[in-house]
Amino acid sequence: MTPILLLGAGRMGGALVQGWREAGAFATADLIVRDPNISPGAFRGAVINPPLETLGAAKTVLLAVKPQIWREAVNDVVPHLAPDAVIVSIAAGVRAADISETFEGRRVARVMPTTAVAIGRGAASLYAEDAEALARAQALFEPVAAVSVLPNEDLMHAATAVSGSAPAYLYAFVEALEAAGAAQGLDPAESARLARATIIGAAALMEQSGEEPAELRKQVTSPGGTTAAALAVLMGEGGFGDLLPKALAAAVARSKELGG
Ligand SMILES: NC(=O)C1=CN([C@@H]2O[C@H](COP(=O)(O)OP(=O)(O)OC[C@H]3O[C@@H](n4cnc5c(N)ncnc54)[C@H](O)[C@@H]3O)[C@@H](O)[C@H]2O)C=CC1
Ligand SMILES: O=C(O)[C@@H]1CCC=N1
Repeated sequence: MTPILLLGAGRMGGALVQGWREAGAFATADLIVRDPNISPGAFRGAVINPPLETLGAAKTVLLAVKPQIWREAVNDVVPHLAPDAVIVSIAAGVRAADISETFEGRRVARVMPTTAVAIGRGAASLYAEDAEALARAQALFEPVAAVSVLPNEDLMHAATAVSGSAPAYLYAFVEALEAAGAAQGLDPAESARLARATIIGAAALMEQSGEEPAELRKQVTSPGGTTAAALAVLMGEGGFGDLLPKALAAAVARSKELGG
């Protein structure tokens, strides 16, 4: 399983390292990080940008560069990897068969995580044909995420749309809620404080109560009241029921394009 070679340590790779550290999942000394844009002082304790000739020590390789550059990013690495190294890719859209071919037939798992892995509260969708590759992906993500194993690779597009990308939908919602509160006369900082505390509390209530979102919604919505008036806009024509299918379809289409 270890050492783990991280190819790319940007927002997602960095979030994972942070989550692993906080969960005590892997010793930092077992991490080898390869990224041309990180400072030698980053990821203290990890091996940073070592000579290519030493990469054969890695048992698991986490591919965490942008889908647009993944082939160029791995070309000089592949000849130095151990033949039995397992590749775990988080690159959106990029197919396992293409990764395995570029990595000269090595076993591959795909994962679509969320940035909350940084605090041990991520979600991660996994797919692998090979049992050992799936086991490696589970070992990497179970310490920091709620893991779902997908029955076929095509579903990674949908998982990306509903999970990997979705934290950004929520943050965009909060941004819009804050701005709309300010437009109704609240001081902008107060609107932001209220909106954030409300959303965080509502999410925590959903988790702790175990209730369905529809039931929690009904608990807020008095017949003929203020919430019903707002939901008639949000859930009416052109509202969430129309918007989210379109948004997810756009994410799925882009995921397919990224896969080439
Ligand atoms: N950010 C997110 O919420 C999520 C991202 N992903 C996937 O994670 C991957 C990385 O995305 P981000 O971390 O957001 O991007 P990012 O741009 O923050 O990180 C990519 C990192 O790759 C590095 N890099 C560039 N060329 C390299 C090379 N030749 N060798 C090694 N490293 C190199 C960059 O310096 C950068 O630090 C993407 O494939 C994306 O689809 C998946 C799920 C969620
Ligand atoms: O936006 C993206 O393409 C990546 C994949 C899911 C989240 N971020």
